[in-house]
Amino acid sequence: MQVKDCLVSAPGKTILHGEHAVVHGKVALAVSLNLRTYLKLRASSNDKVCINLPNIDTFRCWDLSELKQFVPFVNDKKDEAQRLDAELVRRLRDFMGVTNGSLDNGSMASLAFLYIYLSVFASGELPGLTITVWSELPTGAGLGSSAAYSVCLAAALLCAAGTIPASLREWDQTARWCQEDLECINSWAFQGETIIHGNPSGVDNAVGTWGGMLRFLAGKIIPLSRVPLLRILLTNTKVPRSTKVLVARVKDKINKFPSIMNPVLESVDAISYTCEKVLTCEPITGEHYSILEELIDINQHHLNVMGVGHPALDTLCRVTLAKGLHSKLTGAGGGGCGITLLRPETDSSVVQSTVQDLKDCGFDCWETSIGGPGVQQHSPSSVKEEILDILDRY
Ligand SMILES: Nc1ncnc2c1ncn2[C@@H]1O[C@H](COP(=O)(O)OP(=O)(O)O)[C@@H](O)[C@H]1O
Ligand SMILES: C[C@@](O)(CCOP(=O)(O)O)CC(=O)O
Ligand SMILES: [Mg+2]
Repeated sequence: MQVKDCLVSAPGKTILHGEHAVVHGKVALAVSLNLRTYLKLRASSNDKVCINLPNIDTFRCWDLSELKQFVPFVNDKKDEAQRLDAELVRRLRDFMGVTNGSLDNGSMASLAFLYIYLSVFASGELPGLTITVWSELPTGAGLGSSAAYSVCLAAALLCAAGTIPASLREWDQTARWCQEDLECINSWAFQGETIIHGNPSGVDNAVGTWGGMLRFLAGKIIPLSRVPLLRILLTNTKVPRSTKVLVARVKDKINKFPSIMNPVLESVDAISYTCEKVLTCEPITGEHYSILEELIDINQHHLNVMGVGHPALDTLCRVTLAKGLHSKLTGAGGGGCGITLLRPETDSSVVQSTVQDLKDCGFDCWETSIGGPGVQQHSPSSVKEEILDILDRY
């Protein structure tokens, strides 16, 4: 079986409020970034399945003959992935020699790939193919790189399997899928996230799929279109961390101290609702910005209470507060990235000197633009040359 080549991309995200609480059924507000993950899928005629993941220094190849052993264990092809097939995951782990608690980047990414590949192709013939992924997002830093990766895998493999049509027509530069196809992509991306994270809420893959700003509550996705374009400074403390470990840590804490931790989650929920209410006011005044800043400070304290802070994130908050700016961690915390809210009138000299102070701490820091489109299919000419070069290198 020969598949069609395709090129797709999906955005990273930042969570304004509700990280961790969202895993426990509370609201999160999240928005896509202009930083994207790109994936190129090519047919190969040598009966091999290969993945090239240069961001995480992972390059793996399997013979089709060894992958065929899994076909009898894959459930009937489903258009919508509902629940992770734990038995298939266990067999794949054994095959790859990966232990259950493994945090190895390459193993998790390979496992997510093999699971989706086998699941979408098992009802027909397994095709030889090569997938190369390159991301503008830092990996494991709270900006949803795992979800952008999973969304790209799902879109490209579903497209190659013919489960969803190619969205790109001959004359298009970029194209998106219809709502039903996006739901299909999102459900398979959630499976990828489950393999990488253990217990994801689904907010990250939803933003990677639909883009824009959204409210996420227990799997329900509400796009928020009437919100202002926020100015946000992103800071990567470069302290490595794993979402899987942090999500498990918060769960342990809730189990250990339910009567203490549940009110914290309730409070984060109320913060997200209040933030959404303020963001949908027209016009947004300086007083509204003061509320948004206070909500950021309160939530950052809550996240520290949940045990997902880090001294580097404390430094970020202190350095920005010295300039009158308010910050919180974003994503799973424990290091990684934080966001700082800028007001529309914040002077560029203040931004520049804050960026410099944060760089002097050893952090990466940049003003970002938010609200990028969700998953897309591209013609090669619509992708920056330096990204195409990387994708074509392998
Ligand atoms: N560009 C990429 N290429 C391959 N795998 C990736 C890429 N980006 C993320 N991943 C996968 O996602 C994992 C990081 O996910 P996670 O800990 O959730 O951090 P993040 O906050 O970036 O989502 C990596 O270990 C890897 O398995
Ligand atoms: C902590 C959490 O709320 C967000 C994790 O985001 P990231 O993987 O750190 O980008 C987990 C989740 O919602 O699945
Ligand atoms: Mg992640």
